Amino acid sequence: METMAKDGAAQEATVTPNKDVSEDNLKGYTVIYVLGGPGSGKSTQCAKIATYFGFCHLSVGDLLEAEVETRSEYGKMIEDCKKEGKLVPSDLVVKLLQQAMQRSQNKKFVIDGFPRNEENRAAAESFMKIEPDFVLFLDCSEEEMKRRLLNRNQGRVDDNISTIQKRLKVYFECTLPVINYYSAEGNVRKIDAERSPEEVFEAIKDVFFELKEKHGETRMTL
Ligand SMILES: Nc1ncnc2c1ncn2[C@@H]1O[C@H](COP(=O)(O)OP(=O)(O)O)[C@@H](O)[C@H]1O
Ligand SMILES: O=c1ccn([C@@H]2O[C@H](COP(=O)(O)OP(=O)(O)O)[C@@H](O)[C@H]2O)c(=O)[nH]1
Ligand SMILES: [Mg+2]
Repeated sequence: METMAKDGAAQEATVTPNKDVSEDNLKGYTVIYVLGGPGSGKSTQCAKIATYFGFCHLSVGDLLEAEVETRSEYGKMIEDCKKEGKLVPSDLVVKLLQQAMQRSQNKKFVIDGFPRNEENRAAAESFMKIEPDFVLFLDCSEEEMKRRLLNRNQGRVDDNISTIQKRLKVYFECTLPVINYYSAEGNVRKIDAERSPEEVFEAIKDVFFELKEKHGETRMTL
């Protein structure tokens, strides 16, 4: 059986991004990372943030899915990672994210489900030169996350109990340390995500308005 690297990434894959992506840094952009376990409601809330505050919503899971659909050379590796609940190597993920940001007309991004491990975080900082304005952490119990995923009914290959267990393991072992890293920097806004989608979004709005007041229009153009 294939082993999982400590950081949750598939060990056998070493992908070099094409060099056609400009390495211009993305400073000057507003970037908010939305993190939480699988099923905590990241995509649901990011869609609301995009609509309400005019952000561009970038889901790394969706970017990977789109890459599979283009029948690129990475398709099989991405699908295998997804089925096994493993993380796709950072260089590919960062390349897809960077392309999507550069193609967008928007300069305000809400990034859904990234960075998922320390390697992702370091790659985003060193390669894209982005650091988040803040990190929204959707805090939800394991029991509730499992319940939501098993009822998601979107035909996803990873919403079965065996893959869910693996994704939760990756979340606790690899993503929580990233949240703790940003937390130690005082950059995490923790939201009780156990409540209804509407209640969760009300709490998120409060965070945005509070930060807008604090930083003014220069950092948070809402
Ligand atoms: N606050 C909530 N309460 C109950 N169900 C929710 C809530 N937020 C999202 N859901 C549902 O739970 C499932 C997982 O939500 P999703 O936003 O896809 O989570 P994530 O992107 O974190 O995996 C979806 O079916 C969604 O409709
Ligand atoms: O930065 C990322 C984000 C996602 N994924 C892969 O894409 C899958 C689905 O991610 P998504 O964010 O769609 O899942 P969610 O947490 O929303 O259920 C993950 O399990 C990983 O295999 C990844 O490798 N790196
Ligand atoms: Mg999602």
